[in-house]
Amino acid sequence: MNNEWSRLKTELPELLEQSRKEAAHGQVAEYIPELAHAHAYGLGITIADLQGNVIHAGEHELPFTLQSISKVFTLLLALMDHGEETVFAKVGKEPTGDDFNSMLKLELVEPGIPFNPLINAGAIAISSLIKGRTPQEKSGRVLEFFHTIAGDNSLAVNENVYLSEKRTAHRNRSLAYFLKENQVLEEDTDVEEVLDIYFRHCSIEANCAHLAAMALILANQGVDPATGAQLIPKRYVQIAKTFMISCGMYNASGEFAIQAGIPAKSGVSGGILTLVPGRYGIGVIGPALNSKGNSTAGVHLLESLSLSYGWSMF
Ligand SMILES: NC(=O)CC[C@H](N)C(=O)O
Repeated sequence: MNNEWSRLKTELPELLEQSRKEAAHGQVAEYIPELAHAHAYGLGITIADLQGNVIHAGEHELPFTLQSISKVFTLLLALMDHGEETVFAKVGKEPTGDDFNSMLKLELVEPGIPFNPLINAGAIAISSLIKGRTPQEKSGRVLEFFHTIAGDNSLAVNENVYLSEKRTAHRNRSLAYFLKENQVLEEDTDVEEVLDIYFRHCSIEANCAHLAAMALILANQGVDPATGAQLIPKRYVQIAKTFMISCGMYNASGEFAIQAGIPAKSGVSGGILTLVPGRYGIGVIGPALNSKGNSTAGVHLLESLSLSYGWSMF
C-alpha cells in the first residue's frame, strides 16, 4: 500500500466532516419534485484504485439518481454506435457559459445545434442517436451499458424519479421540440420517445461505489482494471474526459478546473463522478446544490482533496 493511499484512508473522514458544513450554503433541487426528499446534509465519498482497493467515508451508501452524470455515458454509447462524424453533426464541442437547461444559444448561434453533449439540449440530441429497433430496446441498451461499466447488473431506473421528471419536464420538452424544428432531431423522430430515453437514463439509481467504478474505467483509458477488457475505445474516453473538464460542472467548469483540475461530471441529485487519470475513480454524493447546480459540500471536498494531494492535471 503506498503512502498516499494510507494517508487518504486516515484523513478522508476528517476532510469530509469539514466539507459537510458547506451544505448549509446549498439547497436540494426541487424542480423535479421527487428529488426534493433528499437528505440535504448527507455527504459521502468512495475512492477506488486500479488495484481493486476502495475507501469510503460519510453516507457513501446513499442511493441517488445519476441525472446529468449519465450524459457522459450516453455520449460514449452514441460514439460507439455511430462514430465521431455523425455525433458531432448533432452536437458541438464548446462550453456555453449558460445554465444547463438554457435554450438561449439554440436560437442565437447558427447552425442551431446544442453547444455540447453535456447540457440538456445536447444530451437529448444524443438520446436520439442510441441504436435499437424500439424505444424499449434503446433504453435497455443504455441500462446494459451502465451495468457493464459499473460492474453491477442490478442498477435500475428509479420509477418515482422517472415519472416525476416526465410529468414536470416542460423545459426539456420545449428544448426537444426546438431541436426538431432545427432538424437536430430528424423529421420522423417521435420527440416523446427520445425524451423518454433521456428521462430514463437520468433516473438510473446508483451510489458512490458505482460512480467510483464507472470513473475508474475512464481513469484507465476505457479498460476494466479487473479484467483487462477494453470496454470503451480509448479515443472516446479521451473525448468524454475533455468534455468533463470543459463542460462537466456546467457553467462552473472553468472554476472547478482551476480549483481541482480533474475531469468531473455533476448531476442535480448532488452526485459528482470524477477521477484522477491513471489512478483513481471517485464518486461523491451531497444533495445540497449551489446556484450553478453543483453539490456545495461535494465540490468543497473534491477541491480540498485535490489541493492537499496535488491531483490537478494542470
Ligand atoms: N443537471 C442535471 O442533472 C439535469 C438532469 C435532469 N434530468 C434534467 O433534465 O433537468
